[in-house]
Amino acid sequence: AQGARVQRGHRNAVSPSALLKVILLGDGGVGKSSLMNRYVTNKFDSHLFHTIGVEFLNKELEVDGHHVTLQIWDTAGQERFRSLRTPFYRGSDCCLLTFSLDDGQSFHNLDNWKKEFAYYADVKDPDSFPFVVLGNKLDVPERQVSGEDVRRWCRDNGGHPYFETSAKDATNVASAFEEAVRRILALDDRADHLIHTNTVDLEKKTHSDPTCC
Ligand SMILES: Nc1nc2c(ncn2[C@@H]2O[C@H](COP(=O)(O)OP(=O)(O)OP(=O)(O)O)[C@@H](O)[C@H]2O)c(=O)[nH]1
Repeated sequence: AQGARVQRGHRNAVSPSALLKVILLGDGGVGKSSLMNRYVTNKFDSHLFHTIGVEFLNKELEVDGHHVTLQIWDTAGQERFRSLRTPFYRGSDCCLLTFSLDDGQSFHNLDNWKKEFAYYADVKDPDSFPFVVLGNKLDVPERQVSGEDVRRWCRDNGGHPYFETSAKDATNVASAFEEAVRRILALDDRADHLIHTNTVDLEKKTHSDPTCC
């Protein structure tokens, strides 16, 4: 565990040097550290220790012509480390809700992970926050969770994108992180549009009402 802290300035739009914070949440052992390590260092360790608290790694990438630095926060999934991980949720731009395809309980716990994130990150409307759902360990033959069930859960919870990944053989890992960036960029585009629209409305009101101060 690193316990590192990074202060981020408030960001209105994604600039060329944007630092985007994404956070991996999910039960202990589903493969959060392995996904981060596979994506950033392209390595896999079959005997990883449980994370204690939080750790993060940075990765620079380009998505649809935007250069960004992704700061990936890996958290401890075990319940006994709850108070060590929750202070780091604030300021996240995207949350990767992770479960393991060979562990049905880890899928059922996604509801709790979403609630815990929304509470500690102070997200007012969780269904419109950019979550991405990852079903990891696709390479393991003993599958307990059907893609159909996950897609239904994603639909019922705000239309989150879903990726089946394997940190072990690198399946879909890069695609999942790139989708996280796309979701953040899409949200920023909408925010820009709203700011622009509001400015036009205010000007209109001033001209159309001469008695207005
Ligand atoms: N077969 C297979 N094993 C995996 C995969 N991803 C992770 N593992 C293994 O699953 C175990 C747990 O992986 P971690 O990455 O430590 O899981 P975690 O979610 O970070 O766990 P916590 O730190 O306790 O929250 C390790 O032994 C990994 O090698 C995968 O895609 N396929």
